[in-house]
Amino acid sequence: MTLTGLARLNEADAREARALLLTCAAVPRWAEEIVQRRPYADVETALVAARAAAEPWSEEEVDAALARHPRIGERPQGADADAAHSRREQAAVDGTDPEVARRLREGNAAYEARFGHVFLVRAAGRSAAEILAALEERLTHDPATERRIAAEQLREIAVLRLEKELA
Ligand SMILES: NC(=O)NC1=NC(=O)NC1=O
Repeated sequence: MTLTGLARLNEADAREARALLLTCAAVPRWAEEIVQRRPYADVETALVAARAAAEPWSEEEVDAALARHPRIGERPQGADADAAHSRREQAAVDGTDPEVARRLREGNAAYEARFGHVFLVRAAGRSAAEILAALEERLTHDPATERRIAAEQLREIAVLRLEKELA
Protein backbone atom coordinates (compact mmCIF):
# COMPACT_ATOMS: atom_id res chain seq x y z
CA MET A 1 0.00 0.00 0.00
CA THR A 2 1.45 3.38 -0.94
CA LEU A 3 1.09 5.85 1.87
CA THR A 4 0.75 9.53 1.05
CA GLY A 5 0.96 12.77 2.97
CA LEU A 6 0.96 12.69 6.74
CA ALA A 7 0.25 8.92 6.67
CA ARG A 8 3.82 8.44 5.42
CA LEU A 9 4.91 9.50 8.89
CA ASN A 10 2.01 8.38 11.07
CA GLU A 11 1.20 5.01 9.52
CA ALA A 12 4.43 3.73 8.05
CA ASP A 13 6.27 1.16 10.14
CA ALA A 14 8.89 2.70 12.41
CA ARG A 15 11.79 1.66 10.18
CA GLU A 16 10.26 3.31 7.10
CA ALA A 17 9.32 6.45 9.05
CA ARG A 18 12.87 6.71 10.39
CA ALA A 19 14.31 6.27 6.89
CA LEU A 20 12.07 9.04 5.61
CA LEU A 21 13.23 11.38 8.36
CA LEU A 22 16.90 10.53 7.79
CA THR A 23 16.62 11.82 4.22
CA CYS A 24 15.58 15.17 5.75
CA ALA A 25 18.52 15.26 8.16
CA ALA A 26 21.04 12.52 8.88
CA VAL A 27 20.54 12.72 12.67
CA PRO A 28 19.36 9.30 13.95
CA ARG A 29 18.43 10.49 17.45
CA TRP A 30 16.22 13.21 15.90
CA ALA A 31 14.55 10.73 13.54
CA GLU A 32 13.89 8.34 16.42
CA GLU A 33 12.42 11.04 18.65
CA ILE A 34 9.97 12.13 15.95
CA VAL A 35 8.96 8.53 15.24
CA GLN A 36 8.39 7.84 18.92
CA ARG A 37 5.98 10.74 19.24
CA ARG A 38 3.64 9.61 16.44
CA PRO A 39 0.84 10.04 15.49
CA TYR A 40 0.70 13.77 14.66
CA ALA A 41 -2.69 15.44 14.36
CA ASP A 42 -1.72 17.23 11.13
CA VAL A 43 1.31 18.14 9.00
CA GLU A 44 1.81 21.50 10.73
CA THR A 45 1.99 19.79 14.13
CA ALA A 46 4.54 17.31 12.77
CA LEU A 47 6.68 20.14 11.31
CA VAL A 48 6.58 22.11 14.57
CA ALA A 49 7.60 18.99 16.49
CA ALA A 50 10.40 18.24 14.01
CA ARG A 51 11.73 21.80 14.30
CA ALA A 52 11.62 21.67 18.12
CA ALA A 53 13.34 18.28 18.20
CA ALA A 54 16.12 19.68 15.96
CA GLU A 55 16.89 22.52 18.39
CA PRO A 56 19.22 20.48 20.68
CA TRP A 57 21.31 18.91 17.90
CA SER A 58 24.86 18.43 19.20
CA GLU A 59 28.05 19.60 17.44
CA GLU A 60 28.70 16.00 16.43
CA GLU A 61 25.19 15.57 15.06
CA VAL A 62 25.49 18.81 13.06
CA ASP A 63 28.87 17.72 11.67
CA ALA A 64 27.53 14.33 10.59
CA ALA A 65 24.46 15.87 8.95
CA LEU A 66 26.51 18.60 7.23
CA ALA A 67 28.73 15.91 5.71
CA ARG A 68 25.68 14.56 3.86
CA HIS A 69 25.10 17.78 1.97
CA PRO A 70 26.74 18.21 -1.41
CA ARG A 71 28.46 21.52 -2.06
CA ILE A 72 26.36 24.20 -3.61
CA GLY A 73 26.89 24.05 -7.36
CA GLU A 74 28.19 20.48 -7.40
CA ARG A 75 25.36 18.53 -9.00
CA PRO A 76 24.45 15.99 -6.27
CA GLN A 77 25.01 12.45 -7.53
CA GLY A 78 23.38 9.35 -6.13
CA ALA A 79 20.01 7.71 -6.39
CA ASP A 80 19.11 8.06 -2.74
CA ALA A 81 16.34 10.34 -1.55
CA ASP A 82 18.58 12.95 0.02
CA ALA A 83 20.50 13.39 -3.24
CA ALA A 84 17.17 13.86 -4.99
CA HIS A 85 16.22 16.52 -2.44
CA SER A 86 19.54 18.27 -3.04
CA ARG A 87 19.11 18.24 -6.82
CA ARG A 88 15.66 19.77 -6.49
CA GLU A 89 16.79 22.34 -3.92
CA GLN A 90 19.81 23.36 -5.95
CA ALA A 91 17.97 23.50 -9.28
CA ALA A 92 18.38 27.26 -9.51
CA VAL A 93 22.15 26.87 -9.37
CA ASP A 94 22.25 24.49 -12.33
CA GLY A 95 23.33 26.10 -15.56
CA THR A 96 24.06 29.38 -13.87
CA ASP A 97 26.43 31.63 -15.77
CA PRO A 98 30.08 30.59 -15.69
CA GLU A 99 31.18 33.61 -13.68
CA VAL A 100 28.73 32.85 -10.85
CA ALA A 101 29.65 29.16 -11.01
CA ARG A 102 33.34 30.05 -10.74
CA ARG A 103 32.74 32.36 -7.76
CA LEU A 104 30.65 29.65 -6.06
CA ARG A 105 33.46 27.13 -6.50
CA GLU A 106 36.03 29.58 -5.15
CA GLY A 107 33.75 30.65 -2.31
CA ASN A 108 33.07 27.05 -1.31
CA ALA A 109 36.79 26.30 -1.21
CA ALA A 110 37.54 29.43 0.82
CA TYR A 111 34.66 28.70 3.19
CA GLU A 112 35.79 25.12 3.83
CA ALA A 113 39.39 26.23 4.35
CA ARG A 114 38.23 28.82 6.86
CA PHE A 115 35.49 26.93 8.71
CA GLY A 116 36.35 23.27 8.20
CA HIS A 117 32.94 22.20 6.90
CA VAL A 118 30.81 22.66 3.83
CA PHE A 119 29.03 25.97 3.26
CA LEU A 120 25.40 25.09 3.95
CA VAL A 121 22.53 27.29 2.90
CA ARG A 122 18.84 26.57 2.44
CA ALA A 123 19.01 26.67 -1.36
CA ALA A 124 15.35 26.00 -2.13
CA GLY A 125 13.72 29.15 -3.44
CA ARG A 126 17.01 31.03 -3.79
CA SER A 127 18.67 32.06 -7.03
CA ALA A 128 22.32 31.32 -7.69
CA ALA A 129 23.05 35.03 -7.22
CA GLU A 130 21.32 35.07 -3.82
CA ILE A 131 23.25 31.98 -2.75
CA LEU A 132 26.54 33.50 -3.92
CA ALA A 133 25.76 36.70 -2.00
CA ALA A 134 25.06 34.65 1.15
CA LEU A 135 28.31 32.71 0.68
CA GLU A 136 30.43 35.82 0.22
CA GLU A 137 28.78 37.56 3.17
CA ARG A 138 29.08 34.54 5.49
CA LEU A 139 32.77 34.20 4.61
CA THR A 140 33.28 37.37 6.66
CA HIS A 141 31.86 35.81 9.86
CA ASP A 142 33.82 34.42 12.79
CA PRO A 143 33.77 30.60 13.23
CA ALA A 144 31.33 30.56 16.15
CA THR A 145 28.80 32.70 14.28
CA GLU A 146 29.13 30.54 11.20
CA ARG A 147 28.71 27.39 13.21
CA ARG A 148 25.43 28.68 14.57
CA ILE A 149 24.20 29.80 11.13
CA ALA A 150 25.16 26.50 9.46
CA ALA A 151 23.27 24.53 12.13
CA GLU A 152 20.24 26.81 11.67
CA GLN A 153 20.30 26.28 7.90
CA LEU A 154 20.52 22.54 8.50
CA ARG A 155 17.37 22.68 10.63
CA GLU A 156 15.58 24.80 8.03
CA ILE A 157 16.47 22.34 5.25
CA ALA A 158 15.37 19.37 7.38
CA VAL A 159 11.94 20.86 8.07
CA LEU A 160 11.48 21.99 4.45
CA ARG A 161 12.33 18.48 3.27
CA LEU A 162 9.90 16.92 5.73
CA GLU A 163 7.20 19.35 4.57
CA LYS A 164 7.89 18.25 1.00
CA GLU A 165 7.73 14.57 1.95
CA LEU A 166 4.42 14.97 3.78
CA ALA A 167 2.74 17.12 1.12
N1 LIG B 1 25.83 22.88 0.62
C1 LIG B 1 24.49 23.09 0.63
O1 LIG B 1 24.02 24.14 1.07
N2 LIG B 1 23.70 22.09 0.13
C2 LIG B 1 22.35 22.17 0.11
N3 LIG B 1 21.54 23.16 0.49
C3 LIG B 1 20.23 22.77 0.27
O2 LIG B 1 19.21 23.42 0.48
N4 LIG B 1 20.23 21.51 -0.25
C4 LIG B 1 21.52 21.09 -0.37
O3 LIG B 1 21.95 20.01 -0.83
